[in-house]
Amino acid sequence: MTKFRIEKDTMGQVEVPADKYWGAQTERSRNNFKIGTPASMPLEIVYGFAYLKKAAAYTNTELGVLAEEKRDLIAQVCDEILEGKHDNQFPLVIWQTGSGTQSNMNVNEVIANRAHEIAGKVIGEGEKTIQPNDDVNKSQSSNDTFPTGMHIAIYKKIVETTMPGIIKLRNTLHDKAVVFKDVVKIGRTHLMDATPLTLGQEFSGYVAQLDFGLKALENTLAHLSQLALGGTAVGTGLNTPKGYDVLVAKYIAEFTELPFITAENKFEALAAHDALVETHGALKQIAVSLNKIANDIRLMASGPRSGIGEIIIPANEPGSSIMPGKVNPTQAEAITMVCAQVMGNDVAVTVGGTQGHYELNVFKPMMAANVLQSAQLIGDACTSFEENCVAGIEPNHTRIAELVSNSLMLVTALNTKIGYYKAAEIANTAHENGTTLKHEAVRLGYVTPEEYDAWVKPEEMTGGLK
Ligand SMILES: O=C(O)C[C@H](O)C(=O)O
Repeated sequence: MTKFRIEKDTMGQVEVPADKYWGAQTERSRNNFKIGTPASMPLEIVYGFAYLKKAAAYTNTELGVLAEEKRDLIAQVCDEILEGKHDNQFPLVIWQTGSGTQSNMNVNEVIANRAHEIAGKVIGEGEKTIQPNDDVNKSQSSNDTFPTGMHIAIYKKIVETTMPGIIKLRNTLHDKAVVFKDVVKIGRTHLMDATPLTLGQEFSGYVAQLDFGLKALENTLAHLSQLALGGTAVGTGLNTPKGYDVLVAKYIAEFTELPFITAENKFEALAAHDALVETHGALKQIAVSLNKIANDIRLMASGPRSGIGEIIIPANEPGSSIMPGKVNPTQAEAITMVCAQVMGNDVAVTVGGTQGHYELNVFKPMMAANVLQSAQLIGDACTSFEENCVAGIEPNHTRIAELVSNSLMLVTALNTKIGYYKAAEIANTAHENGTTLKHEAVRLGYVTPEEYDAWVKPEEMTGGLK
């Protein structure tokens, strides 16, 4: 039998499970928003709150509006939250108020009750040692804390998970581009045979795509580093002591060891979440790149007998429950599914970004959760794709050579010697007769065998860019 205690808020009394630190407002949210339960508010956002609540307590004390003992209690609980000791105290869902007020109050209530316990008191008995609204939420509103928490969470996720994953994949693709620099293969445009290039050149294109993507993502960090805290309810900073916004951002930067600063314009920071739209735009760009790269790789690896088969990818697991010996490009399938999810999330983030009415954007939890999901998925998928697929890619030299020598588009090398029309006639005739280019070129009397061998050299058709 669950035991309950009574918690109060401005609307009255609420029964709360006795073994939980949360209070009346969290419990009301639990009861009023049974949407996609269990808890879906990302813990990263809760941790972002823990950093900012600790920073707010330090700033409030330094500016003379919070007693030192209260600061120390608040900071101690924030540290415990950051150590993961209270992960089960945050039961709320994304699908709640669009300001995230109930998650802000969830953090305030947990900090207050746990602080009461640390102070040697019994939760639910006597006056609270720390008040959730007056002490933990001092100089704050949900309207500036939630955007601050989400910026901290997303910034950390991008630098700790997303970028390292992309860089790891980028570096391995680069290593492969170097190793494959002399492997001449047939190019394809419109999915049809084209002139040759090297496998290294092809892979260097993938590297460049990811370099541009990384640059785009890095460029979004400046906007993400700007924090709304200090704006309070509508951006004016009502109920904050002078200098609070700059100092609280300084403390957040110190505690997170990341370059956070106070937002230049708090009205923008509360009412618009263009920073998230911008960041997700870069994540979408990377998803588009990854989708192209993974598709190329799985098509090049198709076969083994009836496909293109130009590269061999690691056989990590049996691919089929019914077809013995079948191996599938599962890593490419996983990463392209991630790309689809990220592209879908981009629509949600874009719609969310439009929902700023006057002084407040009210799609905060949904936007934050989607950006966090995309950032996590891209980082993890890049790491998985690198370790389980790209690192093990080997060229199938025999098949590559066979496809190059069979290609009719080698005839392009003759354009400058005999003209486009005669070259086209050679290609068309070879195709119709099922013969080789050389055979038809000589038979039609346009070149001698020696000229053909001297002029049609696939390795000299790759443009010298290695
Ligand atoms: O929760 C708050 O601090 C403010 C709330 O989001 C509101 O603007 O109504």
